[in-house]
Amino acid sequence: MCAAFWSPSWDLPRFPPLLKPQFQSTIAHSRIIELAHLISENTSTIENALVAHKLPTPSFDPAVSVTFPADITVARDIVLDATQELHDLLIPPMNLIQRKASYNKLACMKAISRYSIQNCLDVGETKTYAELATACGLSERPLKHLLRHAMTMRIFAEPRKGVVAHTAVSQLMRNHDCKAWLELGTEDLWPSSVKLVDALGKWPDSEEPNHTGWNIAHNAPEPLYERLAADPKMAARMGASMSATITNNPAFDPVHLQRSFDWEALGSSLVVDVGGSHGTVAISLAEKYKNLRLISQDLVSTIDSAAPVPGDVADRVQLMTHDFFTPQPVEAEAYLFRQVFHNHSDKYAALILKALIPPLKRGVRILVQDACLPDPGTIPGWREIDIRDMDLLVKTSFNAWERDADEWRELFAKADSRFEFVRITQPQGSALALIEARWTGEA
Ligand SMILES: C[S@@+](CC[C@H](N)C(=O)[O-])C[C@H]1O[C@@H](n2cnc3c(N)ncnc32)[C@H](O)[C@@H]1O
Repeated sequence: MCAAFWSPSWDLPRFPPLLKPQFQSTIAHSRIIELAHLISENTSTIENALVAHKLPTPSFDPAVSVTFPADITVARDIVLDATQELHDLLIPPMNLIQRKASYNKLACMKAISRYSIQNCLDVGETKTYAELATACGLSERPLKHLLRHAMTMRIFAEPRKGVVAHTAVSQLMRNHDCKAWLELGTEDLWPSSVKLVDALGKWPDSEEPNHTGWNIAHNAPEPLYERLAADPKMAARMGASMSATITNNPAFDPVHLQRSFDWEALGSSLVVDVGGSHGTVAISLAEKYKNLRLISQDLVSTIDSAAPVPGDVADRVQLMTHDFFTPQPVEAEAYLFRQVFHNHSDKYAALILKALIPPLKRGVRILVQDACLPDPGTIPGWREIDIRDMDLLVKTSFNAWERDADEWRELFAKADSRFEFVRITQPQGSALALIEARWTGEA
Protein backbone atom coordinates (compact mmCIF):
# COMPACT_ATOMS: atom_id res chain seq x y z
CA MET A 1 0.00 0.00 0.00
CA CYS A 2 1.34 3.44 -0.90
CA ALA A 3 1.20 5.69 2.18
CA ALA A 4 1.77 8.89 0.19
CA PHE A 5 -1.81 9.15 -1.08
CA TRP A 6 -3.65 6.92 1.34
CA SER A 7 -4.72 8.80 4.39
CA PRO A 8 -7.25 7.03 6.59
CA SER A 9 -8.01 9.24 9.56
CA TRP A 10 -8.15 6.41 12.09
CA ASP A 11 -6.51 6.81 15.46
CA LEU A 12 -4.05 4.10 14.46
CA PRO A 13 -1.63 3.98 17.41
CA ARG A 14 -4.26 2.63 19.77
CA PHE A 15 -5.26 -0.39 17.74
CA PRO A 16 -2.28 -2.63 17.14
CA PRO A 17 -2.15 -3.82 20.80
CA LEU A 18 -5.73 -5.01 20.52
CA LEU A 19 -5.19 -6.74 17.26
CA LYS A 20 -2.03 -8.67 18.00
CA PRO A 21 -2.68 -10.01 21.49
CA GLN A 22 -0.76 -13.23 21.19
CA PHE A 23 2.51 -11.39 20.64
CA GLN A 24 2.07 -8.95 23.49
CA SER A 25 2.71 -10.88 26.62
CA THR A 26 4.18 -14.03 28.05
CA ILE A 27 2.09 -13.82 31.22
CA ALA A 28 -1.19 -15.58 30.54
CA HIS A 29 -3.46 -13.36 32.60
CA SER A 30 -1.96 -9.96 31.80
CA ARG A 31 -3.66 -9.55 28.42
CA ILE A 32 -7.11 -10.24 29.80
CA ILE A 33 -6.53 -7.73 32.60
CA GLU A 34 -5.29 -5.21 30.06
CA LEU A 35 -8.43 -5.79 27.99
CA ALA A 36 -10.65 -5.46 31.05
CA HIS A 37 -9.01 -2.10 31.84
CA LEU A 38 -9.46 -0.89 28.27
CA ILE A 39 -13.12 -1.90 28.36
CA SER A 40 -13.73 -0.24 31.71
CA GLU A 41 -11.93 3.00 30.85
CA ASN A 42 -13.52 3.42 27.43
CA THR A 43 -17.00 2.34 28.52
CA SER A 44 -16.83 5.16 31.06
CA THR A 45 -15.91 7.57 28.26
CA ILE A 46 -18.94 6.37 26.29
CA GLU A 47 -21.26 6.62 29.29
CA ASN A 48 -20.08 10.17 30.09
CA ALA A 49 -20.62 11.24 26.49
CA LEU A 50 -24.12 9.74 26.41
CA VAL A 51 -25.01 11.59 29.61
CA ALA A 52 -23.51 14.83 28.25
CA HIS A 53 -25.51 14.45 25.02
CA LYS A 54 -28.65 13.54 27.06
CA LEU A 55 -28.87 10.21 25.25
CA PRO A 56 -30.30 7.03 26.75
CA THR A 57 -28.08 4.14 27.73
CA PRO A 58 -27.93 1.48 24.97
CA SER A 59 -30.62 -1.17 25.29
CA PHE A 60 -32.26 -4.00 23.36
CA ASP A 61 -35.64 -2.55 24.35
CA PRO A 62 -37.40 -1.60 21.08
CA ALA A 63 -38.52 1.64 22.72
CA VAL A 64 -34.91 2.80 23.11
CA SER A 65 -32.94 4.15 20.20
CA VAL A 66 -29.44 5.60 20.48
CA THR A 67 -27.46 7.28 17.74
CA PHE A 68 -23.91 7.30 19.05
CA PRO A 69 -22.25 10.72 18.87
CA ALA A 70 -19.16 10.98 16.66
CA ASP A 71 -16.91 12.02 19.56
CA ILE A 72 -16.96 8.50 21.01
CA THR A 73 -16.07 6.67 17.80
CA VAL A 74 -12.59 5.74 19.06
CA ALA A 75 -13.84 4.66 22.50
CA ARG A 76 -16.49 2.46 20.86
CA ASP A 77 -13.92 0.96 18.50
CA ILE A 78 -11.72 0.06 21.47
CA VAL A 79 -14.54 -1.43 23.54
CA LEU A 80 -15.93 -3.43 20.61
CA ASP A 81 -12.51 -4.86 19.75
CA ALA A 82 -11.51 -5.51 23.35
CA THR A 83 -14.78 -7.23 24.31
CA GLN A 84 -14.56 -9.43 21.23
CA GLU A 85 -10.96 -10.35 21.97
CA LEU A 86 -11.69 -11.05 25.62
CA HIS A 87 -14.63 -13.24 24.63
CA ASP A 88 -12.55 -15.12 22.06
CA LEU A 89 -9.72 -15.64 24.57
CA LEU A 90 -12.04 -17.09 27.18
CA ILE A 91 -13.99 -19.46 24.99
CA PRO A 92 -12.52 -22.90 24.13
CA PRO A 93 -11.05 -22.83 20.58
CA MET A 94 -13.32 -25.61 19.29
CA ASN A 95 -16.33 -23.77 20.61
CA LEU A 96 -15.03 -20.63 18.93
CA ILE A 97 -14.79 -22.38 15.56
CA GLN A 98 -18.27 -23.82 15.91
CA ARG A 99 -19.79 -20.46 16.74
CA LYS A 100 -18.03 -18.58 13.98
CA ALA A 101 -19.11 -21.28 11.50
CA SER A 102 -22.72 -21.48 12.66
CA TYR A 103 -24.85 -21.99 9.57
CA ASN A 104 -27.82 -22.37 11.93
CA LYS A 105 -27.86 -18.64 12.58
CA LEU A 106 -28.68 -18.08 8.94
CA ALA A 107 -31.32 -20.82 8.98
CA CYS A 108 -33.11 -18.88 11.73
CA MET A 109 -32.80 -15.63 9.78
CA LYS A 110 -34.19 -17.33 6.70
CA ALA A 111 -37.19 -18.68 8.61
CA ILE A 112 -37.92 -15.24 10.04
CA SER A 113 -37.67 -13.73 6.58
CA ARG A 114 -39.59 -16.44 4.70
CA TYR A 115 -42.51 -16.40 7.18
CA SER A 116 -42.32 -12.65 7.90
CA ILE A 117 -42.36 -13.53 11.59
CA GLN A 118 -41.22 -10.02 12.53
CA ASN A 119 -44.36 -8.59 10.93
CA CYS A 120 -46.70 -10.98 12.72
CA LEU A 121 -46.03 -9.26 16.03
CA ASP A 122 -46.50 -5.57 16.72
CA VAL A 123 -43.90 -3.64 18.65
CA GLY A 124 -44.88 -3.61 22.33
CA GLU A 125 -47.22 -6.57 21.80
CA THR A 126 -46.64 -10.11 23.13
CA LYS A 127 -47.88 -13.36 21.61
CA THR A 128 -47.63 -16.96 22.74
CA TYR A 129 -45.82 -19.32 20.40
CA ALA A 130 -49.21 -20.82 19.46
CA GLU A 131 -50.61 -17.38 18.55
CA LEU A 132 -47.50 -16.45 16.61
CA ALA A 133 -47.55 -19.80 14.79
CA THR A 134 -51.12 -19.18 13.65
CA ALA A 135 -50.22 -15.66 12.53
CA CYS A 136 -47.14 -16.63 10.49
CA GLY A 137 -48.20 -20.04 9.15
CA LEU A 138 -45.33 -22.06 10.63
CA SER A 139 -46.05 -24.92 13.06
CA GLU A 140 -45.66 -24.05 16.71
CA ARG A 141 -42.83 -26.44 17.57
CA PRO A 142 -40.37 -25.48 14.81
CA LEU A 143 -41.27 -21.84 15.38
CA LYS A 144 -40.33 -22.13 19.04
CA HIS A 145 -37.00 -23.86 18.32
CA LEU A 146 -36.06 -21.40 15.58
CA LEU A 147 -37.00 -18.34 17.61
CA ARG A 148 -35.23 -19.52 20.74
CA HIS A 149 -32.08 -19.88 18.66
CA ALA A 150 -32.67 -16.44 17.18
CA MET A 151 -33.07 -15.04 20.69
CA THR A 152 -29.44 -15.99 21.41
CA MET A 153 -28.63 -13.37 18.75
CA ARG A 154 -30.97 -10.87 20.51
CA ILE A 155 -33.53 -11.27 17.73
CA PHE A 156 -36.86 -11.46 19.60
CA ALA A 157 -37.07 -12.04 23.36
CA GLU A 158 -39.11 -14.24 25.69
CA PRO A 159 -40.04 -11.90 28.55
CA ARG A 160 -42.15 -14.64 30.16
CA LYS A 161 -41.98 -18.34 29.45
CA GLY A 162 -43.82 -19.14 26.21
CA VAL A 163 -44.42 -15.51 25.31
CA VAL A 164 -42.59 -13.69 22.50
CA ALA A 165 -41.85 -9.98 22.22
CA HIS A 166 -39.76 -7.80 19.94
CA THR A 167 -36.27 -6.53 20.72
CA ALA A 168 -34.75 -3.48 19.08
CA VAL A 169 -33.07 -5.87 16.61
CA SER A 170 -36.17 -7.84 15.57
CA GLN A 171 -38.05 -4.56 15.41
CA LEU A 172 -35.54 -3.23 12.88
CA MET A 173 -36.28 -6.26 10.70
CA ARG A 174 -39.82 -4.87 10.24
CA ASN A 175 -38.46 -1.84 8.43
CA HIS A 176 -39.25 -2.21 4.70
CA ASP A 177 -35.65 -1.86 3.52
CA CYS A 178 -34.17 -4.02 6.29
CA LYS A 179 -36.73 -6.71 5.48
CA ALA A 180 -35.58 -6.58 1.85
CA TRP A 181 -31.94 -6.86 3.00
CA LEU A 182 -32.84 -9.95 5.03
CA GLU A 183 -34.63 -11.53 2.07
CA LEU A 184 -31.74 -10.78 -0.29
CA GLY A 185 -29.26 -12.19 2.20
CA THR A 186 -31.06 -15.39 3.03
CA GLU A 187 -32.71 -16.24 -0.32
CA ASP A 188 -30.12 -14.98 -2.85
CA LEU A 189 -26.73 -14.43 -1.24
CA TRP A 190 -26.38 -17.11 1.43
CA PRO A 191 -26.89 -19.99 -1.06
CA SER A 192 -24.40 -18.23 -3.34
CA SER A 193 -21.84 -17.96 -0.58
CA VAL A 194 -22.15 -21.71 0.01
CA LYS A 195 -21.03 -22.18 -3.63
CA LEU A 196 -18.16 -19.65 -3.59
CA VAL A 197 -15.44 -22.26 -3.17
CA ASP A 198 -16.96 -24.42 -5.93
CA ALA A 199 -16.89 -21.41 -8.25
CA LEU A 200 -13.24 -20.72 -7.40
CA GLY A 201 -12.40 -24.32 -8.25
CA LYS A 202 -14.35 -24.25 -11.51
CA TRP A 203 -13.15 -20.86 -12.79
CA PRO A 204 -9.91 -20.11 -10.91
CA ASP A 205 -8.68 -16.95 -12.69
CA SER A 206 -11.81 -15.80 -14.46
CA GLU A 207 -12.84 -12.13 -14.54
CA GLU A 208 -16.23 -12.96 -16.06
CA PRO A 209 -19.23 -11.85 -13.99
CA ASN A 210 -21.15 -15.09 -14.62
CA HIS A 211 -18.49 -17.32 -13.06
CA THR A 212 -19.66 -16.99 -9.48
CA GLY A 213 -21.15 -18.79 -6.52
CA TRP A 214 -24.40 -17.03 -7.35
CA ASN A 215 -24.41 -18.58 -10.85
CA ILE A 216 -23.88 -22.08 -9.48
CA ALA A 217 -26.35 -21.72 -6.60
CA HIS A 218 -29.12 -20.33 -8.77
CA ASN A 219 -28.30 -22.40 -11.84
CA ALA A 220 -28.10 -19.16 -13.81
CA PRO A 221 -26.00 -18.68 -16.95
CA GLU A 222 -26.18 -14.87 -16.93
CA PRO A 223 -24.44 -12.37 -14.63
CA LEU A 224 -26.39 -11.32 -11.56
CA TYR A 225 -26.80 -7.81 -12.95
CA GLU A 226 -28.49 -9.14 -16.09
CA ARG A 227 -30.94 -10.99 -13.86
CA LEU A 228 -31.54 -7.80 -11.89
CA ALA A 229 -32.22 -5.89 -15.09
CA ALA A 230 -34.81 -8.46 -16.14
CA ASP A 231 -36.41 -9.09 -12.76
CA PRO A 232 -38.12 -6.01 -11.29
CA LYS A 233 -38.91 -7.77 -8.00
CA MET A 234 -35.28 -8.71 -7.44
CA ALA A 235 -34.09 -5.25 -8.52
CA ALA A 236 -36.46 -3.68 -5.99
CA ARG A 237 -35.09 -5.98 -3.29
CA MET A 238 -31.49 -5.05 -4.18
CA GLY A 239 -32.31 -1.32 -4.27
CA ALA A 240 -34.07 -1.46 -0.91
CA SER A 241 -31.17 -3.46 0.58
CA MET A 242 -28.71 -0.79 -0.48
CA SER A 243 -30.94 1.85 1.12
CA ALA A 244 -31.19 -0.24 4.32
CA THR A 245 -27.43 -0.18 4.75
CA ILE A 246 -27.10 3.51 3.96
CA THR A 247 -29.89 4.45 6.36
CA ASN A 248 -29.20 2.08 9.24
CA ASN A 249 -25.45 1.41 9.29
CA PRO A 250 -23.59 4.56 10.40
CA ALA A 251 -20.39 3.37 8.67
CA PHE A 252 -22.24 3.74 5.35
CA ASP A 253 -24.00 6.99 6.24
CA PRO A 254 -23.93 9.48 3.34
CA VAL A 255 -22.55 11.99 5.85
CA HIS A 256 -19.11 10.40 5.32
CA LEU A 257 -19.37 11.23 1.63
CA GLN A 258 -20.18 14.82 2.57
CA ARG A 259 -17.11 14.93 4.86
CA SER A 260 -14.80 13.39 2.26
CA PHE A 261 -15.01 16.10 -0.38
CA ASP A 262 -15.57 19.87 -0.65
CA TRP A 263 -19.03 19.69 -2.26
CA GLU A 264 -19.74 23.31 -1.32
CA ALA A 265 -16.98 24.34 -3.73
CA LEU A 266 -18.94 22.80 -6.62
CA GLY A 267 -21.59 25.52 -6.20
CA SER A 268 -24.48 24.87 -8.57
CA SER A 269 -22.57 22.32 -10.63
CA LEU A 270 -24.15 19.19 -11.98
CA VAL A 271 -23.05 15.91 -10.41
CA VAL A 272 -23.98 12.56 -11.91
CA ASP A 273 -24.26 9.65 -9.48
CA VAL A 274 -23.58 6.73 -11.81
CA GLY A 275 -25.20 3.50 -10.62
CA GLY A 276 -26.98 5.56 -7.95
CA SER A 277 -29.70 2.99 -7.28
CA HIS A 278 -32.87 4.64 -5.92
CA GLY A 279 -31.17 8.03 -5.62
CA THR A 280 -30.77 7.93 -1.82
CA VAL A 281 -27.25 9.40 -1.93
CA ALA A 282 -28.06 12.02 -4.57
CA ILE A 283 -31.05 13.13 -2.51
CA SER A 284 -28.96 13.39 0.67
CA LEU A 285 -26.36 15.51 -1.16
CA ALA A 286 -29.08 17.77 -2.58
CA GLU A 287 -30.62 18.19 0.87
CA LYS A 288 -27.28 19.27 2.31
CA TYR A 289 -25.91 21.40 -0.58
CA LYS A 290 -28.72 23.67 -1.61
CA ASN A 291 -27.33 24.70 -5.01
CA LEU A 292 -26.01 21.37 -6.22
CA ARG A 293 -27.87 19.66 -9.08
CA LEU A 294 -27.76 15.90 -9.32
CA ILE A 295 -28.70 13.13 -11.71
CA SER A 296 -28.84 9.62 -10.32
CA GLN A 297 -28.48 6.99 -13.06
CA ASP A 298 -29.27 3.31 -12.87
CA LEU A 299 -30.79 0.40 -14.79
CA VAL A 300 -34.41 0.70 -15.96
CA SER A 301 -35.68 -1.90 -13.49
CA THR A 302 -34.01 -0.09 -10.57
CA ILE A 303 -35.23 3.36 -11.57
CA ASP A 304 -38.74 1.98 -12.12
CA SER A 305 -38.84 0.65 -8.55
CA ALA A 306 -37.63 3.91 -6.96
CA ALA A 307 -39.91 6.14 -4.90
CA PRO A 308 -40.48 9.66 -6.27
CA VAL A 309 -37.80 12.22 -5.36
CA PRO A 310 -38.97 14.21 -2.27
CA GLY A 311 -40.63 17.51 -3.14
CA ASP A 312 -38.06 19.77 -1.46
CA VAL A 313 -35.27 18.64 -3.81
CA ALA A 314 -37.32 17.45 -6.80
CA ASP A 315 -36.23 20.43 -8.90
CA ARG A 316 -32.53 19.54 -8.40
CA VAL A 317 -32.50 15.74 -8.39
CA GLN A 318 -33.40 13.65 -11.40
CA LEU A 319 -33.50 9.87 -11.68
CA MET A 320 -32.40 8.69 -15.11
CA THR A 321 -32.01 5.31 -16.76
CA HIS A 322 -28.53 4.70 -18.13
CA ASP A 323 -26.43 1.58 -18.63
CA PHE A 324 -22.92 2.54 -17.51
CA PHE A 325 -21.29 0.23 -20.05
CA THR A 326 -22.65 2.51 -22.79
CA PRO A 327 -21.31 6.03 -23.53
CA GLN A 328 -22.17 8.54 -20.80
CA PRO A 329 -24.80 10.92 -22.24
CA VAL A 330 -24.59 13.67 -19.58
CA GLU A 331 -21.92 16.37 -19.42
CA ALA A 332 -21.29 17.22 -15.77
CA GLU A 333 -18.67 18.79 -13.49
CA ALA A 334 -18.28 15.64 -11.38
CA TYR A 335 -19.20 11.98 -11.59
CA LEU A 336 -19.77 9.92 -8.48
CA PHE A 337 -19.52 6.14 -8.40
CA ARG A 338 -20.59 4.87 -5.01
CA GLN A 339 -20.03 1.17 -4.42
CA VAL A 340 -20.17 0.48 -8.14
CA PHE A 341 -16.64 -0.58 -9.09
CA HIS A 342 -16.37 -3.12 -6.28
CA ASN A 343 -19.00 -5.14 -8.14
CA HIS A 344 -16.83 -5.44 -11.24
CA SER A 345 -13.56 -7.18 -12.04
CA ASP A 346 -10.77 -4.92 -13.35
CA LYS A 347 -11.61 -5.86 -16.93
CA TYR A 348 -15.19 -4.56 -16.63
CA ALA A 349 -14.46 -1.70 -14.20
CA ALA A 350 -12.04 -0.32 -16.81
CA LEU A 351 -14.83 -0.55 -19.43
CA ILE A 352 -17.14 1.50 -17.17
CA LEU A 353 -14.45 4.18 -16.87
CA LYS A 354 -13.86 4.15 -20.65
CA ALA A 355 -17.61 4.63 -21.27
CA LEU A 356 -17.47 7.75 -19.10
CA ILE A 357 -14.89 9.47 -21.31
CA PRO A 358 -16.99 10.94 -24.21
CA PRO A 359 -18.46 13.97 -22.35
CA LEU A 360 -15.45 14.61 -20.06
CA LYS A 361 -13.88 18.08 -20.02
CA ARG A 362 -10.43 18.75 -18.61
CA GLY A 363 -10.47 18.99 -14.80
CA VAL A 364 -13.71 17.06 -14.30
CA ARG A 365 -13.67 15.08 -11.03
CA ILE A 366 -14.28 11.38 -10.83
CA LEU A 367 -15.22 10.54 -7.25
CA VAL A 368 -15.34 6.91 -6.24
CA GLN A 369 -16.74 6.01 -2.84
CA ASP A 370 -15.83 2.42 -2.23
CA ALA A 371 -13.84 0.31 0.19
CA CYS A 372 -10.07 0.64 0.09
CA LEU A 373 -8.70 -2.55 1.58
CA PRO A 374 -6.45 -1.85 4.54
CA ASP A 375 -3.40 -3.92 5.40
CA PRO A 376 -4.50 -6.55 7.94
CA GLY A 377 -4.82 -5.26 11.50
CA THR A 378 -4.39 -1.57 10.68
CA ILE A 379 -7.97 -0.47 11.37
CA PRO A 380 -10.32 -1.43 14.21
CA GLY A 381 -10.95 -5.16 14.00
CA TRP A 382 -14.75 -5.02 14.15
CA ARG A 383 -14.71 -2.63 11.20
CA GLU A 384 -12.20 -4.73 9.28
CA ILE A 385 -14.63 -7.67 9.49
CA ASP A 386 -17.22 -5.65 7.53
CA ILE A 387 -14.74 -4.85 4.77
CA ARG A 388 -13.49 -8.44 4.53
CA ASP A 389 -17.13 -9.58 4.41
CA MET A 390 -17.91 -7.18 1.60
CA ASP A 391 -14.77 -8.38 -0.21
CA LEU A 392 -16.05 -11.97 -0.30
CA LEU A 393 -19.61 -10.85 -1.02
CA VAL A 394 -18.60 -9.11 -4.24
CA LYS A 395 -16.57 -12.16 -5.28
CA THR A 396 -19.52 -14.47 -4.57
CA SER A 397 -22.00 -12.31 -6.43
CA PHE A 398 -20.07 -10.54 -9.20
CA ASN A 399 -16.64 -12.18 -9.49
CA ALA A 400 -14.94 -9.00 -8.31
CA TRP A 401 -12.70 -8.14 -5.36
CA GLU A 402 -12.46 -5.03 -3.21
CA ARG A 403 -9.27 -3.07 -4.03
CA ASP A 404 -6.38 -1.69 -2.02
CA ALA A 405 -4.81 1.71 -2.73
CA ASP A 406 -2.36 0.42 -5.33
CA GLU A 407 -5.11 -1.51 -7.12
CA TRP A 408 -7.26 1.63 -7.32
CA ARG A 409 -4.42 3.56 -8.89
CA GLU A 410 -3.78 0.73 -11.35
CA LEU A 411 -7.46 0.59 -12.34
CA PHE A 412 -7.51 4.23 -13.46
CA ALA A 413 -4.20 3.79 -15.31
CA LYS A 414 -5.55 0.69 -17.05
CA ALA A 415 -8.71 2.51 -18.21
CA ASP A 416 -6.93 5.53 -19.70
CA SER A 417 -3.68 7.36 -18.96
CA ARG A 418 -5.57 10.68 -19.04
CA PHE A 419 -7.23 9.85 -15.70
CA GLU A 420 -4.95 11.52 -13.17
CA PHE A 421 -5.01 9.86 -9.79
CA VAL A 422 -5.45 12.51 -7.07
CA ARG A 423 -5.82 10.96 -3.59
CA ILE A 424 -7.62 8.55 -1.30
CA THR A 425 -9.13 9.70 1.98
CA GLN A 426 -11.24 7.93 4.56
CA PRO A 427 -13.00 9.76 7.38
CA GLN A 428 -13.02 8.16 10.80
CA GLY A 429 -16.06 5.92 11.28
CA SER A 430 -16.59 5.41 7.55
CA ALA A 431 -16.47 1.95 5.96
CA LEU A 432 -15.77 3.56 2.62
CA ALA A 433 -12.93 5.66 1.28
CA LEU A 434 -13.15 8.43 -1.29
CA ILE A 435 -10.91 7.73 -4.25
CA GLU A 436 -10.45 10.85 -6.32
CA ALA A 437 -9.26 11.19 -9.91
CA ARG A 438 -9.30 14.02 -12.44
CA TRP A 439 -9.66 13.98 -16.22
CA THR A 440 -6.66 15.58 -17.88
CA GLY A 441 -7.72 15.07 -21.50
CA GLU A 442 -8.65 17.80 -23.97
CA ALA A 443 -11.01 20.58 -22.79
C1 LIG B 1 -23.84 -1.79 -5.08
S1 LIG B 1 -25.09 -0.88 -5.82
C2 LIG B 1 -24.66 0.78 -5.37
C3 LIG B 1 -25.82 1.69 -5.42
C4 LIG B 1 -25.57 3.12 -4.97
N1 LIG B 1 -24.50 3.74 -5.70
C5 LIG B 1 -25.29 3.15 -3.48
O1 LIG B 1 -24.16 3.41 -3.08
O2 LIG B 1 -26.23 2.91 -2.72
C6 LIG B 1 -24.62 -0.89 -7.53
C7 LIG B 1 -25.63 -0.24 -8.40
O3 LIG B 1 -25.19 -0.32 -9.76
C8 LIG B 1 -26.34 -0.53 -10.56
N2 LIG B 1 -25.95 -1.09 -11.87
C9 LIG B 1 -25.51 -2.34 -12.13
N3 LIG B 1 -25.24 -2.49 -13.43
C10 LIG B 1 -25.52 -1.31 -14.00
C11 LIG B 1 -25.41 -0.83 -15.33
N4 LIG B 1 -24.97 -1.61 -16.32
N5 LIG B 1 -25.74 0.45 -15.56
C12 LIG B 1 -26.18 1.25 -14.55
N6 LIG B 1 -26.30 0.85 -13.27
C13 LIG B 1 -25.97 -0.42 -13.00
C14 LIG B 1 -27.18 -1.46 -9.74
O4 LIG B 1 -28.53 -1.48 -10.15
C15 LIG B 1 -26.98 -0.89 -8.34
O5 LIG B 1 -27.95 0.07 -8.03
